[in-house]
Formats: sequence, structure tokens, C-alpha cells
Amino acid sequence: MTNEDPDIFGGGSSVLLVNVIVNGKKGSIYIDESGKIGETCEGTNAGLKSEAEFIIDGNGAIATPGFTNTHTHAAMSLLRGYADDMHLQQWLSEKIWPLEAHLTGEDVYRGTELACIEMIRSGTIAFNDMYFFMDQAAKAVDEMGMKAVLCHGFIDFGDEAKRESEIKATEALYSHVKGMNNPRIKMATGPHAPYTVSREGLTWCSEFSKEKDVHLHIHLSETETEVKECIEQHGKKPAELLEECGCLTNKTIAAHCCWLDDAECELLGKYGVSPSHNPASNMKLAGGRAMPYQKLLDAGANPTLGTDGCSSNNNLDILEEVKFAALLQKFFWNSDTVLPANEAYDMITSAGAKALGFGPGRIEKGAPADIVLIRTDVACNTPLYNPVSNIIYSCGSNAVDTVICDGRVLMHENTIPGEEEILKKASETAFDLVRRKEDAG
Ligand SMILES: C[C@H]1O[C@@H](n2cnc3c(O)ncnc32)[C@H](O)[C@@H]1O
Ligand SMILES: [Zn+2]
Repeated sequence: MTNEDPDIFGGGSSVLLVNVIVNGKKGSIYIDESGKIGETCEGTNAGLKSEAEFIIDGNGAIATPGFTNTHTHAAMSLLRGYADDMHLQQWLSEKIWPLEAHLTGEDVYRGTELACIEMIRSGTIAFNDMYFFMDQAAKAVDEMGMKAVLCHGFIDFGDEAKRESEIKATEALYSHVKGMNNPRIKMATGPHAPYTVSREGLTWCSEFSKEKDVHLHIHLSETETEVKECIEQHGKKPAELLEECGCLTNKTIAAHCCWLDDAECELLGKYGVSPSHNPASNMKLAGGRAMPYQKLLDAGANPTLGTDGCSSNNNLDILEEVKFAALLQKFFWNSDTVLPANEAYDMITSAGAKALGFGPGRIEKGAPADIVLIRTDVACNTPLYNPVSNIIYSCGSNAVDTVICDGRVLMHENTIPGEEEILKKASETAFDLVRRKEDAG
């Protein structure tokens, strides 16, 4: 790839990608100034060469739709390696929540910047994020040029005063994101999970999501214990409780979904929910069961893929995650045909984009130019019988060369502007957060 001009990172310019493999054929992609795909064609298209402000020579790269991560806690990048090898409830209540009590907006800003760097490096252009101080997450996403659906993690533990403050935080995020008027950034409600949010809290979130036409993002049935406790407390299984509270719609993204039974899979299918499979986190926190992918798909749900946060994964590499997904499904369900490469690819492209409402997740005329170039002159892409097979089973993020989101080049020739400074600041911020917690005792 040849273009060395730093202005290529500015956005708002027309770009012609030549010498790429697009939808299985050698060709070119023209991106117009509005950030949409103007045309895709075979060959180099001499006519469009004179129109484009920038020409990127893909040198035979695979052009794929950018990837979507449908469940993460981006700023938890600061907690990478802080608490490993523990069971979920102990991990959350003894290590994570006590540290998060010391979080500031600055921490979330720096952590989200770091997360964006990591996601861009693996070809991710959009993500679904649940955390705190989300106005600061929005600032980072805006500057880094990615797309995101952001929600405040709403946790009330049945306490009315806490519920009121979570409602205020959610309403404030709604106003803030609306004021940004940036189509790349949306907000959602974020009831954390049926075990941390009261019926009243769940109902408020579902009503707010419907009233404002925004997504709802929740953790669902990650562990067997939480399912048992839900039945004891509410006399219902978790997905039934969510249905009763109005939380199941086609704008719901439900993370994990490991312990859903067949009837609950049918419920998610009936409402067109998007489950987010998080295999690395589930394996690391020893959840004991993999998401019933095939049952959810057959029921009509829209299965997608997420990394979860950096404290339970411990990275945000969607290419690593998609291989884990394809392997874990086969291993856990003892089936060599479940989640084949083409369906795994759909999870991180079209299904992910559909879940978050960010276009078709395909390279086609009129679609947002969310395009990733994956090098083919590397060992993991040699030989190249089947690009989709290689993307799912053999490519690492080191093969990702160029990332374009809404027509803006975020990474080119493996370079992201400002990366060095972002990593330095994130490291300082992480150590400062841990020091503040230790000082507080
Ligand atoms: C937003 C809150 O969610 C917490 N969190 C991070 N990972 C998980 C997980 O796998 N299950 C449940 N909750 C999780 C995060 O630390 C925030 O407190
Ligand atoms: Zn999570």
C-alpha cells in the first residue's frame, strides 16, 4: 500500500481502494466524501482514479466489512490483568466493584481510548458498551472515529434511592448523546442483569428504551447460580422475567445467554433479540456452559459476538474471539458442523451491524464505508483458498492493515495516529487508579 500522506486520516475525502478482493473478486471500491460506498467494480477502474482524492493500493488485500463487538466494557482495558483466575461473583464483588468505586471520568476517557486502539487493530469498527461516566466514553469514541452504542450500567440492588440516581444517570446520558448529534454514537439503557436490578428498574429501562427508541443492553444467564436465584426470588426464569418487564425487543442485546433453556431460546427468537456470545470470558470465568447458538438461531434470534471487558478476556481482539466462538460451539455441543466459518463471519459483520443498527454490515453500494483490509501477503493467509475460512480460523489481527469507518481512515499500513501517546496515558491512568484505591485502604 502506497499512500503516505497523513491527511488520509482526516475523513471527509473521497477514497478509491484498488487491487483488493471484494466479495470474492479482484476489484476496487470507491468511497465518496459523505463516507458511503459509491461503487464497487472489477478491475482498477481508471475513471474513478481521477475523481478520488486518495488512492489506497490494497496490494491484493481482502476487503471485508468492518467487525462489530456487541458486548464490552471498553474502559475496563485499564483493569487488564488486575484480577485473574477467579469465579465470577467473587471476581466482581471482591476485586472489580471495589476498584470501580474509585473510577473517575478521566479514567473512563483514557480507558476507552485504549480500548478503541485495541479494537481498531483487530478490524472492529463498532461496539456496544456498558460502563460508567459514559459521557467520557462518548468523547473518546467521537475522537477515535469509531461507532458505538453506549449505556450507563444501571445497578440498583432493589434500593429505591440508588434506582433514582441510576435513572438520572441514564437520562443525563440520553441528553448528552442527543446533544452530540453524531450519527456514529448512540445511547442505550443498560440494566446490568436480572440479579442486580429490581423489577422496577428493569421496567423503567424497558419503558425508557421504547419511549426514546433506543437499544437495551443487559447481561443474561451468564451463570447457573444466577438462574437458580432468579427462580427462587421471582418464581421465573431470567428470560421470562425480562419478558414480563418488557425488556425483550428487537433492540435488546443480551450478553452471554449461556444458561438459557429451550423455552427461553424461543422467547428470545420470538422478540428478535440479539444475543451476544462471549466465549473467552465464559471460559475464563468458568461459566460451565456455552451459549446455545444453534437453538437461538433456529428460534429466530440474531446471534452476535462480543469480547466482554478486558478484565475477563483479557483483550478486545474480535478475530481471536470469533475463532474461540467457532471452536467452543463445536467442542461444547459436540458437533463438528455447528457455527461454520460463514455463520461465524456473519456474527461479526451483518448480524453485529444489524444488532446495533449501523447499516447492513456488507460491502455494497450506498452502505456506510466500514471496510477493513486484511493483508494476503502473510503466512496466515497462504494459501488463500477461502478468504472467509482464513479470517475465522487462521488470521490474527497482525494481518489487519487498514481500517475505515464511515469513510474515515482510522488505521492505515498498521498505523493509528496518536497511538503512542494514548498507550502512555492509559498506563499512567491505570496505575493511578489502583494507587487511589490502595490509599483509601
Ligand atoms: C457495568 C458493570 O458490569 C461489570 N461486568 C464486567 N464484566 C461482567 C460480567 O462478565 N458479568 C457481569 N458483570 C460484569 C463491570 O465490572 C461493571 O461493574
Ligand atoms: Zn459484561
